[in-house]
Amino acid sequence: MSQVLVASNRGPVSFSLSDDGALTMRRGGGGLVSGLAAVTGTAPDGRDAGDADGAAGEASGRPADPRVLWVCAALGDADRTAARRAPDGRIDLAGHDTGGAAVRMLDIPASTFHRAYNEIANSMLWFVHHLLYDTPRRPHFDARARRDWQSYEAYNAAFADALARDAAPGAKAAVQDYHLSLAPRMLRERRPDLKIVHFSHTPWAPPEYFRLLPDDIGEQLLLGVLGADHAGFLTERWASAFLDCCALLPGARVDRAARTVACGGHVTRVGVHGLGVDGAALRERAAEPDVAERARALREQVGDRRLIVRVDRTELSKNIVRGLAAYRELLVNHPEWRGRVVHLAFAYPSRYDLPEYREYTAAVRRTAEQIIEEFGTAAWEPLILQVNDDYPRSLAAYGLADVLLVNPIRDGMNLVAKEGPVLSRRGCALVLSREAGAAAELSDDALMVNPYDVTQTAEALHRALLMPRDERAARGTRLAAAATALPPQRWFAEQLAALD
Ligand SMILES: O=P(O)(O)OC[C@H]1O[C@@H](O)[C@H](O)[C@@H](O)[C@@H]1O
Repeated sequence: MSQVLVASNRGPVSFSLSDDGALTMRRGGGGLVSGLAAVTGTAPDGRDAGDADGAAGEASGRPADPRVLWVCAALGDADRTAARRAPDGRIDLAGHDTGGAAVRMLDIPASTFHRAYNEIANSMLWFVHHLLYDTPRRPHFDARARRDWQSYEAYNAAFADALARDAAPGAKAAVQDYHLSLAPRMLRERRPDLKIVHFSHTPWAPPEYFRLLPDDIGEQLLLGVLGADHAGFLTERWASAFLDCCALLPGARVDRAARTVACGGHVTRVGVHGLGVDGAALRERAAEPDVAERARALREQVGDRRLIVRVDRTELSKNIVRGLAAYRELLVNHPEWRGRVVHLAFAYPSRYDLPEYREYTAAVRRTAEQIIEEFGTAAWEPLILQVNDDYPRSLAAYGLADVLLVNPIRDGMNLVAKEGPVLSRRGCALVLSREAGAAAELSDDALMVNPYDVTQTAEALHRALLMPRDERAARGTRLAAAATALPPQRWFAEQLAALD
């Protein structure tokens, strides 16, 4: 088997630094990390991984040509310290079973990282692919945006350099997501012998929206991804938006039937790989005592009331405020549910460095407080907003949910819509946005909504609550089957196979 390199912004581990200078290693968060970690075996067990300080310092020579090398960025000061202390940035995973994989953390200067990650990846690119701009005001691409773009180029070049240095001849490199759109082309220039796949975990913007970007930046993004031999997307819809954008790229030839783009003498194939969940692993995790303990506490809190659950990062594209407004409309239009239903909304903190996210988090809290104020009684808490990250509690909630609400404005896939049905014990009535990538696979058995239509969402919640038990169970079984159709291992293997 040829060597495989994975490149992503967030790696499978991250560090914290105590006052005495000791480093503690933890598993990194996020869907991308979970999916890839399951494949490469790089993740420690999800709890604190112990003091890695000594081990990182003592790591002996690097293993020759490990099966998998995961290259990621140091995300903060503690990661940077760990990267500096480790020989050549290669992190010793402190005795964990790594399945032969190794991690290299790139010590990218903090200011370059900030501009590349916050200003370009999470603002410009995330906003464009998720259609989040409020166009009368934003975007506004000025000299500052160009300076930030240079940092994004430098950040991508740092990855390309590391991959080019570490790759064995003929190795396969799997470059992940919008943080690393330029890296495939840069890597091909440095190492034409490698086989490169780029995978987008987000939607891709349609051309009329992609054109909001400055022309030169838009071109570089497309040419960057086209440096790969294979460009993977989560759904047909995002793949075809990418092809539509490429069709407007000077010098590119798009063959829609073959799903290829020829540009500068190189051909890129475009493929669809709809990431699913590993049902067995998820059920195993949900069977652990910490989940059972939280399920008991939740049952006590909710009693015999019906339970509507949502689980999200507090993310603009997740549409949490409209989801709460829909719950409010449900209580207004169908007062018979008052006192008989509880909405449990998990909204974990995310990207707090960006002002839009801080404002959005405040809006979520405000809306939740208003609902509690308006409808709550001494005997009934209509809404529980959980803002601190508690993965076992989310798993417990999936198990107990009568209804799962997933209503993003736009989402690459949305794995919550897939995890919920797998863990649901009562059969899950899923209310799902038609703009989530998961809609392509789950729309037959979910109640589909336009995420901007609050009234329609409220009615879908009502229908979901009324759904007969046997119908819910039958739909839930089919949803779980669709959700597990392409587990991470096969999803990744498919992409590597596409390179052969
Ligand atoms: O900015 P963060 O927290 O590392 O999150 C990044 C990831 O966030 C996930 O929600 C997206 O699906 C991924 O596409 C993305 O890579």
